[in-house]
Amino acid sequence: MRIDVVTIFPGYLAPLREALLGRAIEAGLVELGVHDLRDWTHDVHQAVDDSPYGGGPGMVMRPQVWGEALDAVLGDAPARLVVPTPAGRPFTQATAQAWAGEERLVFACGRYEGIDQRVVDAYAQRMPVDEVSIGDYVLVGGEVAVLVMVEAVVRLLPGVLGNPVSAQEDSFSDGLLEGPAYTRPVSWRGLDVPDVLRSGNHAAIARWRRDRALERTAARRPDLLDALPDHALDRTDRAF
Ligand SMILES: Nc1ccccc1-c1cnco1
Repeated sequence: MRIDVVTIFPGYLAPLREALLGRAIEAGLVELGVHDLRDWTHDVHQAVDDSPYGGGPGMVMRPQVWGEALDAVLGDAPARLVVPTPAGRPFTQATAQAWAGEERLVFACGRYEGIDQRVVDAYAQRMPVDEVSIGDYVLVGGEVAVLVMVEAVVRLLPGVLGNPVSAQEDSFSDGLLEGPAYTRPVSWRGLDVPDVLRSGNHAAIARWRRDRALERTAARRPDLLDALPDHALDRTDRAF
């Protein structure tokens, strides 16, 4: 997979070259390009934004600059264009799974009050464009959202995770939150590991873990429980 990111703060994307993602890049599983939007400005101030038509607070990022940058970065290769925005559709694990199958992702990081809408409209005429939000809070720019989404996607690529099974078994893969996890020592500050986890009874352990996941999901994310298809819950599950 090739990933390109266009931003006015290239340094913000440096963490993508660390740790797991850095190793995936070194292993050739992912190619990463980070591009400074200002490279496509032509004025002495390198202006990337302007006042909004219709008035209102803040500034809007200029379509001409974005058009030149995206044309240059995209070239002729097909790609999915992703624009992080608080007004976007929710980015979920399902989104990450879908994007993990893409040959190429190009992320356009907007700041200020966003990017002139015509940029999305123009590129949507020739490629898939997703305007996505990583959550209902206000960030200053899309860069942090790109860090989140790139990590969620790249960890799903074959060969990236040491233990590929975990990508299938991680949180949300069965629609529930992960339950509590424990490791040594068996007792710590007067708190003990639940006996069942040390019992060696794998059926009882699986039941206990499912019960804790259901309990936690019901308490913290009842919306996830409501969204589960009927066949996903067995009779024992329905106690939650
Ligand atoms: N708040 C923002 C400002 C600029 C670009 C993206 C966002 C965003 C993305 N997901 C939530 O917020």
